[in-house]
Order: sequence, then structure tokens, then C-alpha cells
Amino acid sequence: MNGDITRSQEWAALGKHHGELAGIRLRELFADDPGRAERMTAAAGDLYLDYSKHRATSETIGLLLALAERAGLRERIAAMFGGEHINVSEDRAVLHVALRMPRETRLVVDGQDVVADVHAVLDKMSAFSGRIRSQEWKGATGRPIETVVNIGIGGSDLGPAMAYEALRDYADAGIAARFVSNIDPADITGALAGLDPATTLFVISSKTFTTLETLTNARVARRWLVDALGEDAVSRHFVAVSTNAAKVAEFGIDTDNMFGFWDWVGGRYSYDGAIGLSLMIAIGPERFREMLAGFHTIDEHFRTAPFEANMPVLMALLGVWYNDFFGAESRAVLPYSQRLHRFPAYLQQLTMESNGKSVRADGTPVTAGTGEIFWGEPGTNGQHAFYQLLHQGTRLVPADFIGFAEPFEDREGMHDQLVANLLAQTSALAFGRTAEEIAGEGTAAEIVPHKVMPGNRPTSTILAPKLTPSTLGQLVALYEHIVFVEGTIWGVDSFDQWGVELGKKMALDLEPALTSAEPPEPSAATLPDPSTERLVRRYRELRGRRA
Ligand SMILES: O=P(O)(O)OC[C@H]1O[C@H](O)[C@H](O)[C@@H](O)[C@@H]1O
Repeated sequence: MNGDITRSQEWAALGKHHGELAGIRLRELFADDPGRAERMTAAAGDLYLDYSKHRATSETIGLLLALAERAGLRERIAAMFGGEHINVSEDRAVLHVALRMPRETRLVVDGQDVVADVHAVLDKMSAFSGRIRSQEWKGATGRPIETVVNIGIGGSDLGPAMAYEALRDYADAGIAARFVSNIDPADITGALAGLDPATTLFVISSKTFTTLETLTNARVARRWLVDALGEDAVSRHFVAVSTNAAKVAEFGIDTDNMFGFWDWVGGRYSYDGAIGLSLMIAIGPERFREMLAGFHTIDEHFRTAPFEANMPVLMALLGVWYNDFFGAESRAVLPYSQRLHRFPAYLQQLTMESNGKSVRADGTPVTAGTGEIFWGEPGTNGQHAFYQLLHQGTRLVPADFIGFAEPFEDREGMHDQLVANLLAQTSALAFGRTAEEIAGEGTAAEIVPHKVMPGNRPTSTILAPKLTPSTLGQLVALYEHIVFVEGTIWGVDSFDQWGVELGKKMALDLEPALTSAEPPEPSAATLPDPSTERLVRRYRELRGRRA
């Protein structure tokens, strides 16, 4: 809908319903309606969702679905899949879903069949990965590649880094991947430690090929390689992934060794395309395509399933429910899988860069909270760290628990213990322990209040058969579409990120004040405020520079 959804009657109905439901506990909801455990579930591809442990009834879901209709979700899904320029502030189509469309499909956007373009790049990536993996591609000294170092940041780092960690059990060609992102010199120093230039391939990943961190790290890597192997070695050890061929050439990378993508793929939506090159080299093109098929399964589910059975729609609407009606500020994502240890970090960019907005797509200010704060750690590590607050703190933190039935490799029944922990946590969060129950166990009266577990803390549980390339693709697509639905309800442009630009520009302006031989004048335009000016002088002193 155009305009302010918080003024709609659907929004008002949810507000009223919240008033009625707020005092009701999950214990009561289950006692009144034991069938909810069976009913409040959804399936999509290999993913199974239990959303019965939410502070919601069938009526809540009905009201939320009405809100989605009012927001024009149906039309917006069609607009995205149809290649309309729904990224209005940048006047671009939003077509990450095209990155995983099967070869035989066609999608003509702005006069061009984007699916054919996608597969041309995938084929080029597959051929290149195949040459690296089969050791046909040799480094400058004739030795095969053993390590791929991806240099990128944001969407050009988090996706492949998260997915490589998730799927490293499938890295079957003996090629390891490392990831460098930060401008902190410690990052590249750590990544290069122990590597042999003769067997190292650098993948410089940057959509724009103008990102300071990436270009700086790439220059350091180039120097490291050239010092060891000479200038001529660069073409055997550097490839690029970018949308900007001119900048790639300017950097000195042969554009024959460049893998492209398009302005209709946002950085945080890009690792299933060329930005995933380092991952494809590690796990192989076939596994990579299995991952794409997983993404596509959920895309099709999202596009075609009725909203009441549509997993991303349901999960997104529950996110809106807590964010905007219960005032919850964050959502924990708790994968019971060590391999998914970078998944919460990946989701932070996906969700928060997309929906951390305070104006709507039409430029008017939002009138409801947007952009849940995503955070998390793998279980069970989180249990021994921050779950105390989840169980007994004063804040409401809805949480997504993610588990798998099969481990890649079990040891002494450990995997069943892992899953037992997941299930125990969601039950304890939902149902808690009352003072009577605790006193009944013989607990001293003065200790009882400390042990009361309030319960009523909502969770989603997602179960999948096994962490595979396909199920990883399914999970990522699920969250991409959750972001889309939430962004649609809030009316924001989920595909721009203007908020990160100012700090980048100011850092460039500020740097000379830190490094110049003479200290900056107090009135210098590069010192934006008195606090920053003092910090600059303090830094110069600590660095032994004239302050
Ligand atoms: O891929 P690049 O053009 O180097 O951009 C890398 C990252 O930097 C930017 O600042 C954006 O906030 C991110 O969305 C992007 O993923």
C-alpha cells in the first residue's frame, strides 16, 4: 500500500488484539488448544517450521495475513519476480531470485534475458573452478592452487565466508578458503600467515570495485605476491568478481579472469552468484548448483504457496507482531550447528542493512519500528553465555532455533545431545517453571523467586534433515524473503543502504588529520566536531606525532 500502514484498520485490529492477548500465557494457549502444536506448522522444501510456541492464535495469524494483503504483498512479490524496479531510491530491479533460476527458464528484464546471463557466468565460474580443482590451472611456478583467499567486505565477504564455514565438510578437492575483509592490518596478516604465494589464488570480490578496505587489502596481497614471484605472476594468482570491468582492469587484473554480476543484485544478496566463486572452488560446481536448487525451491514456495502456509510470510509477520506490537527490539537466531557459526553475522547484514530504515520508499518518515536487531550464536555455546537473559531477563527476545536431524559425522551420540538441548530450551522458554512447581521440589522459600522461570518466551523451531548445500540455500532464501515481507509491511526500500555512505566519506576526509606531519588547525574542516578533534590529537600523541 502507498502511505502509512499504521493508519490502516488492519493495523488497528492487531493493536486491539494485542491488548486482548498480551496477558495470556503460552501455557494457557496450549491448554485451551492442544491441536496448535500440529496446526501451527509449515513445510517448505526440506524445512519444517513449528511456530506453535508463539504468542499468537489462529486469530492473530488471520489478522497478520490481512495486514500482508493490505500492504500489497502479493503485488510486490509479483513485482520483484517480474523484474520491476522496486529498489526505488537506486531505480533498480531486485532480482537475486534470478541467480538461482533453472537454465531452461527465461526472464526478460529491461530487454535482456537475465537467466541466460546468469547461466553464462555460472558456466564460466564452473569451468574456472574445475580447472583449479583438477590442478590444470597452475600458479606461476607451475604448482597447483592449494588455498583461495577471498578479499571482500560486507556482502562480498559475509556470504561466501558463512557458506564456506557451513559447507566445509563438502570441500573435497583439498583446497581451503580464507577470507579477508577488515582494513585492520591484522586481518590480512593473519590470512597470509603460513601461505605459500606459489599455491595461493586471490579472489578480489567487490561489486563496485571501489571499496576502500577491499582495494587496500588487495594491494597488500598483490605486493606480497609480487615480492615473492614477480609482476608476471599476477595473472595466475589474481581473479576478480565485480560488476565494474573498468575498475578491475585499472587495478591490473585481466578482465578475462573476471566474473561478473549485475546492478540488480544487492551485495548482501549476491553470494549465490559470482561472489560465491571461492565457495564454488572449495566445494565444486555440482555442490554449488545443489545450493542454488535449494534457494530456488524456497523461491518457488514463497512465490506460489498460499500466505497461510508460506513459511517466509509467516515468520516475517510474526517478526512484525513482536517488533511493532510487543515492542521487542531484537530477534535471536540460534543455530544448533557449529558449522553455522557465521550465520547470525551473515543475517545481520542481510536483515539490518536491508530494513534498518526510518523513511519509507516514498521518502516519508515511518511511524512504526522497523528493522529488528538480529543477533545470535550457535547453541549450545549461547546457552552457557546469554540464555540467562532470554529465560529470566526483563526483555522479550523472540528467537529462531535451527536444527538438523543428521550430523555430517557423529561422535558417541553427541548429535542427539545437541538436539535434546535445542528442544529443551524452546520448551523451557515457552512454559517456564512456576513458583509452586519450584517450591514443590523442596527449594528454600527465599530461593524460589530466583529460580522462577517466567516462560511465555516465543520461539520458532526450524528443523531440516541435514546441513547440505541444498538446505543451506533453502535457509538463506527463507531469511531473504522474510526480509522482503517485513520490508513490504514497513514500506521501506529494503535494497538500498545510504546509511553507510557518510561514515565512509568522513573516514577518507579524516585520515590526513591523523597522518599529516603538522597537526591540523583546530578550525580544519576535516575535524568535524570538538570531541573528534580531541581524539585525533590524542591519537597523534600516542602515535608519536606532533599533536
Ligand atoms: O562489494 P562492494 O562494492 O565492495 O561492497 C561491499 C559492501 O560495502 C558497502 O559499504 C555496503 O554497505 C555493502 O552493502 C556492501 O556489501
